[in-house]
Amino acid sequence: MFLTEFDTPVPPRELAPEAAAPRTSPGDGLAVTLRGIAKSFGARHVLQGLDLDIAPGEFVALVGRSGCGKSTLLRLIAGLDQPSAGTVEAGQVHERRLMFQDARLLPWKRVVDNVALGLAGRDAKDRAMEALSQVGLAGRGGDWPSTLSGGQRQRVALARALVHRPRLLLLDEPLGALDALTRLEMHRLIEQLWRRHGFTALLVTHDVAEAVALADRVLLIDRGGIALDAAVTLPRPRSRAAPGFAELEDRVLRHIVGQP
Ligand SMILES: Nc1ncnc2c1ncn2[C@@H]1O[C@H](COP(=O)(O)OP(=O)(O)OP(=O)(O)O)[C@@H](O)[C@H]1O
Repeated sequence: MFLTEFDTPVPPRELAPEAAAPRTSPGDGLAVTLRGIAKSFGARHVLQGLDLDIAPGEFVALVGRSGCGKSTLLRLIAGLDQPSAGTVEAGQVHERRLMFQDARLLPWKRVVDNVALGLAGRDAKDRAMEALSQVGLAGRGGDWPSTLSGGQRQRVALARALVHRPRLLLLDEPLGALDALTRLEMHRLIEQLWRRHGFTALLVTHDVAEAVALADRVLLIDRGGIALDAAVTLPRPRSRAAPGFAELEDRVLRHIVGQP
């Protein structure tokens, strides 16, 4: 039933060998440096004195209670908002791309034209088609967004980001509305694309298992700062059944509920 969502399924057995292979190049990721970040909305102090270094090509996940400031931090790094105090270094606007829970496709444009949006040059459509094939949607470029499933829309959103060859990909709960199996498929796809392209990735998620599955580091935001910075060294691609996975997930969850 779930597989009918994909015209061109990307089964784990196809993705696994590539995902498991070491990176062939260091990629082109962007370093992110935050110093003394504070962000207030009126009297509400959401972030206070937050420092963070992300290395080029690193995959970092942000977790924490609802309202702790994850999306606020992502927006500051994206340049969509300015901090009340402190400095953000995260490259140039054109080097960053954002992906949200809602794919935000333009319904009056065909899939390929959504992906090619903002691209210049005669090869724009070819590049968009290539990006679509990288997300397992070769052959769907001529379709209307309304004919796609939720998972397929997020694949298009991923292609739309990738086509600009970002050095920093900012993911704000991009899989939050998807069913469990589609989420797992998307984990494999995001990991595969991250390995292939080498961009730096910052993922906001409510799902600690998702954070442990994908990230090199899981950061817990609490009381305005980083309350936990947990390195994830489990081999990729990661299975939830792998030794150490459940322990790390449990450790992060215990910190979230304040019982480390
Ligand atoms: N533009 C804004 N104006 C006023 N308050 C805001 C604004 N944006 C965020 N906030 C407040 O800042 C706090 C942090 O919001 P943020 O969206 O960053 O949290 P979050 O950790 O991403 O939450 P969730 O997990 O529920 O998405 C919340 O209390 C929110 O109400």
